[in-house]
Amino acid sequence: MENAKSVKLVLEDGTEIQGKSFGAFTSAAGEVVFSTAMTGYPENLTDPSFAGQILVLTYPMVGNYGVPGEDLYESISKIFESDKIHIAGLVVNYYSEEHSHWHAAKSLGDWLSEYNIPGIFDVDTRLLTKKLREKGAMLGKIVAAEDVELHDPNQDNLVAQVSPSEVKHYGSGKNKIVLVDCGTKTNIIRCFLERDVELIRVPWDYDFTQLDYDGLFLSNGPGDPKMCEATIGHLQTALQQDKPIFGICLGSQLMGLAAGGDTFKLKYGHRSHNQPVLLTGTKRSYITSQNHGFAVDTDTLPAEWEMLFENLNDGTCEGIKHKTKPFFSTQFHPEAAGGPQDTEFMFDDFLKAVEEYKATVATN
Ligand SMILES: NC(=O)CC[C@H](N)C(=O)O
Repeated sequence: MENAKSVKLVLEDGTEIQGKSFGAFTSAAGEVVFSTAMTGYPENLTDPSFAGQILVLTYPMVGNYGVPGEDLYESISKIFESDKIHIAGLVVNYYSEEHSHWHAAKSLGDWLSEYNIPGIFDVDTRLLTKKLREKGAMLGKIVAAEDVELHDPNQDNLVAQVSPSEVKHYGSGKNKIVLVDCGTKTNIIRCFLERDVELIRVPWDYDFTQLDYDGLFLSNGPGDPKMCEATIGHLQTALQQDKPIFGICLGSQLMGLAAGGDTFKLKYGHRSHNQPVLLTGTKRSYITSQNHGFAVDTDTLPAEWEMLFENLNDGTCEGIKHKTKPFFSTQFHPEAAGGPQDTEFMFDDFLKAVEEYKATVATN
């Protein structure tokens, strides 16, 4: 990358950082957030929850294992977390165009170019991260030839942009699960299909309360959860019933809002593969994969709800549960991709609740 063109990263507080271009030579604005994950850029960049965000990776060398080739199973990617790159831009320290991995099909720069996404390298990402930790996540832009306006993606309904427009069916298992797709990661679909499930994947604003199903699942997704009024409305109807409900990340926030609680924006969010969480009422903790900028305000939850997991770094809510009904959620990602898979049992717990619910209905 010796002949890389100059580009700059500009933050809303006036900071300007000179760097070099890789990927598309174009300008882009977004919310600048950082992740301390050491691997997993193919998964991160295709996670729809990153829509509208310029992602800073603190790991010092990025790109050296390239980008894998696509491999589909029942029209779902086995490799990526969706069918395109969702970040607005990428900021790294050392970019390695040279790459080596048995599954690599292209360089990270070529992959970004395919989707017209700019990357900037030669940036002191650790210094930048310290600034973001002190001041909080900021708006910013990568500026190539033409300048662009700063833009706050949290003012947009990003979920409507990434959610599918049609209902899709997968698998033929014994438990019928509705997956409300607010920008789901494909590994959530894979985790269900590995567990004898028939999956009905519906758009974020679809009235799923009309469907015949055994359990309801709410996916992750980008932006401010309060933008998803339609989903929250349908969820409120589902909360009147007794069918099991499980939510991940944005899905957890939507459950909190539908239950009558509130959400708030974290100073700089949790984006990494080593976030410790404590299971309430125990001394058991798990190391989890996370990517979120908002959280449920536990103090606002109604009396019949409680915190299920707590973040051991900052004490914020990492999941909620209903005290008597089979409704629960995680703010972290039990499906991982990337990161530790230690909490994948949450899918088993949900399907166990579904089986129990079905057994109760059968005997009544
Ligand atoms: N991964 C997610 O679902 C993120 C949820 C929400 N957009 C947040 O940033 O908190």
